[in-house]
Formats: sequence, C-alpha cells, structure tokens
Amino acid sequence: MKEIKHYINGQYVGSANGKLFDNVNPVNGKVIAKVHEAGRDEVDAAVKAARAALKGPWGKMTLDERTRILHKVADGINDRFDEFLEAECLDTGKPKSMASHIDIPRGAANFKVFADMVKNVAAESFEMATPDGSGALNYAVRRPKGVIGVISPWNLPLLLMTWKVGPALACGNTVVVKPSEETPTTTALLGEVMKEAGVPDGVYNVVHGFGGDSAGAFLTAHPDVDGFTFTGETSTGEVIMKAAAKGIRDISLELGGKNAGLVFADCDMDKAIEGTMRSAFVNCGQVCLGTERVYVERSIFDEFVSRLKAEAEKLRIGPPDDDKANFGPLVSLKHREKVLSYYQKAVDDGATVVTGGGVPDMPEEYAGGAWVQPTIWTGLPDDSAVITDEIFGPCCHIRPFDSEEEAIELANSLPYGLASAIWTENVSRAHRVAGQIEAGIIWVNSWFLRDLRTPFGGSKQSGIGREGGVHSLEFYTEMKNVCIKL
Ligand SMILES: NC(=O)C1=CN([C@@H]2O[C@H](COP(=O)(O)OP(=O)(O)OC[C@H]3O[C@@H](n4cnc5c(N)ncnc54)[C@H](O)[C@@H]3O)[C@@H](O)[C@H]2O)C=CC1
Ligand SMILES: O=C(O)/C=C/C=C(\O)C(=O)O
Repeated sequence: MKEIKHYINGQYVGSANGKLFDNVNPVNGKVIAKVHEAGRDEVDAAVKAARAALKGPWGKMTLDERTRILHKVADGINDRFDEFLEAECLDTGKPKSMASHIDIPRGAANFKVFADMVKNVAAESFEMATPDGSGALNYAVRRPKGVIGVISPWNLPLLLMTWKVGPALACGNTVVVKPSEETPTTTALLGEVMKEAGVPDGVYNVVHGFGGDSAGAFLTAHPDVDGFTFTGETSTGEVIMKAAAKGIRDISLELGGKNAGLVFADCDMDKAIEGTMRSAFVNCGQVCLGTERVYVERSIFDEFVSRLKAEAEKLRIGPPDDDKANFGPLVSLKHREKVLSYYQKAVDDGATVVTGGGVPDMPEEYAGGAWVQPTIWTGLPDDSAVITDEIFGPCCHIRPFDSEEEAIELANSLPYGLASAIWTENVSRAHRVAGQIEAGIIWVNSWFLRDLRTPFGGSKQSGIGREGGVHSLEFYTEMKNVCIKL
C-alpha cells in the first residue's frame, strides 16, 4: 500500500511515533494510501527547517531569482498535470472535468500570479518638511513575515493550499503546511515539484495529521511560527485564533459561509438558473462561496423553482473517470453523515422536498462511497438550522420575497458574511443591493468569477483579513518605514 510521508527540509520522512491513518477514496470507501501522522517531533523539525531556510539561500535570493523559481513551480505542476489531476480526484472523488478546469490550473496559476505581483508592486514614499528646512524622506519596504503556518481544507485541496503558499513564498517567507487529513496527496506531491524547480530545502514543508491534539494543534502551538493562514470552519478558526494569540502571531482566516442568492423578477432567468445551479451544486456543494439560501421575488418564484428542479435532476452523478459525470460524491462518509442529518432535519422542520433529499442508487462498485442526491427545499421557517447553519453539501432552500428591502434583510440575517450573488438586469438595483449586503464578495449576474488581484475574504463570522492581489502582500509581509532626515 502506498505511504504518504511528511516533506521536511527537502526530504520525505515518516513519523517517529509510527502512527499511520487511512486515506480513503470517497467514490467507493476503499483505502488508497496510508498517511503518516505527525507528532510534535515532526512539526518541530518542519518549523526548524523553515526557520533555518529563511537565513539560507532563499533569504539571500534576489526577487528575480525567486520569481523565476516560482514560475518553474507553476510549470512543474502543469508538466505533471495528469498526476496532480489523478491524485486530486482520488482524494476528493470530484469530476475530472471540474478538477482539470479549476483545481489544477489554479494550483499552478497561484504561483505565477503572486510571483509577478510581488515584482510589480509599487513602494510607498512620503516627503516631509522639517523645522530646519532640510526635510525628510520616508519610504516603506516590505520584508517577509517569517515562517508561515498554512492550514488548508479538503474541498479544493491544491487550489486553496497554493492560494496561500504561492503568495507566502513570493514574499520570501517559508512555510509549514498542514493539509486536511482527508486530502493529503497533492500537497505531498508538490514537494517533488518544489525540489525539481530549485526551491531550497526547508522553504516548503508539509506535515500530515488531524486538527485537534494532532499536527494542526501542534503547529498552531509552536512558538516559532510567525503567522497562520487558515481556510475552514468558523469554530476551527476560533481555536486557531486563540492559539495564535500566544506570542501575538498574525492570522488570516477564511471561514464558513451561508451565502444568499437574491433573484429579482427583472433578472435574466437563464443566467440566474445557470449561476444558481453552479453555486449550489458544483463540487457537490462543497465550496465556501456556494449558495445554500436562495431568495426569489414572488412573481417568478414558481417558475424559478420548477426550472432549478429540472436542471438539478439533469445532473449526472458518477465517479471522476466518467466523462459525462458532473456531480461526484461528498469528501467522506463522515461528511455525508453531517449532510444527511440536515436532509432529515429539513423534513422534520416541515420542508417541501422539491428534489433529492437522500442517497442515490449507485452500482455495486460504488456502494461504499459518500454519495448524496442534489437537493432543493422550499417552505422552511427562517430559524430552521437548515437555513442558519453551513451544511456544505449539494443543497439549497428557496424562499420567496416581496421587496428589495426584505431581500436585503434576509440576506443579512445571519452571522456569516462571506459571499452573495445578485441576479438582476437593473444596473441601479445591482449597485444599490450590492452596497447593502454584508459580505466580503458580491457577484452580480455571475458566481465564482475570480480575478486573483481582487480582495477575497469574509466579513462577520466568515473571516478576518483579505487575501488576493496586494491584500495577500499585506498579510505575508511586514512593512518597515525608513525615515531619512535630509
Ligand atoms: N472552505 C471552507 O470554507 C471549508 C469549510 N468547511 C466546513 O467545516 C466543516 C467541517 O469540516 P472539517 O474538515 O472538519 O473542517 P475543519 O475546519 O475542521 O478543517 C480544516 C483544516 O483545519 C484543520 N484543523 C481542524 N482542527 C484544528 C485545530 N484545532 N488546530 C489546527 N488545525 C485544525 C484540519 O485538520 C484541516 O486541515 C464542513 O462540514 C464545512 O462546513 C470544511 C472545509 C472547507
Ligand atoms: O478561488 C478561490 O481562491 C477560492 C475559492 C473557494 C474557497 O475559498 C472555498 O471553498 O473555501
């Protein structure tokens, strides 16, 4: 059986404690690899390697050299595209058609975009007057923050991990990555690409394991890490924030969402249906930006519900290798238990199940997989947990509204504030509503349209800080002002 080891100081190493855990294929429930679980020793070795690398060749490299190496990392991912694709699809079960368009290309792009960004960002400077008339010049320079702890989730494993590692390295930091225990493979594979690209040993380190009382907690408790970037559940973000408080370490948190889609009667219905379909069901609903609450103006409510139902029922459920499949399993049986508990809760709370609501019939070879049906409900009360909790599954509830004010109030009614999608052809309404929605990311007549230069993150309990574009540089660097008396 294949073993997945830590990548520390440029070497693949096993755990001294001998602990291994299963890496399971969610398509059929079969174990595909054994993963080494890091103890405190491996985490400590990884942090020490990262610290030492800051003072080694990496820390002395010119920006041009660093940029060239990061471009090679991106090229290395593209050169081994099929290997990354296979690994990501085995870990997650997602359709290859999706991973080949989103996950792997973005995994590569994250290195190129941020390498170029760092090279082209302007410095700040201010001239000032002084009492003696000679004046002074201030200029600010960016310096790497140091060792960054990267804790990444399982829904878009390579994409979200490199979204952090790309800018962290571009800014000259070193990293210790703790990928999700569900999806360790592409993070491990990236070590080989780093080596081939000429990234010095100790710059990119990976430790595998779980969150609490395992690699994740050991990493956040380690005093020699300078900052943490995390994507995942809000409650985990709270734990990481507490750990980071010890020693006043910086954090960037991209947390849960319960995003609203607002569909106005003046929308282009075809666009609204297509966009809502993607935002509810792509990646089996496991996207933090996804729409689980859809609010539709009453005059078009029935038409919207019946058209969304028709489209949801056309989704083709199947494994990654099925070229026609556009809907895979959830990431694990454990996650399926959570999603199915909400499917049951919806019924208990009086929902009308428009479509789905259960487990699909799958051929015998996939019977052990984490399959669920795409599901749509109507008729739930606003305080049902199905409406208020992030389910992170392929499901949405549709509720009618009667006025723009009501739609905005409903969208803003929860403690989350990650993303929102507004469907209207009225440009004034689009601006007006976008301005009032309490969320970090608003799409109008689109969803998941990503420009990596833009600020990305959540408000309220959906996160702290923004990454993307120069905002990533804010987190991954320390600014130092130099004031020169002339
Ligand atoms: N992109 C997103 O916004 C994601 C949201 N979720 C949400 O979280 C729910 C639970 O999924 P999980 O994988 O359990 O998410 P999680 O937030 O527990 O895990 C994400 C990462 O954090 C690590 N982690 C967990 N506890 C930690 C701790 N105490 N210290 C340090 N690291 C820790 C995990 O090992 C993993 O690498 C999902 O049902 C979904 O609602 C999950 C994954 C991604
Ligand atoms: O495009 C991105 O950078 C990120 C997309 C999705 C997430 O952050 C998520 O699902 O967590």
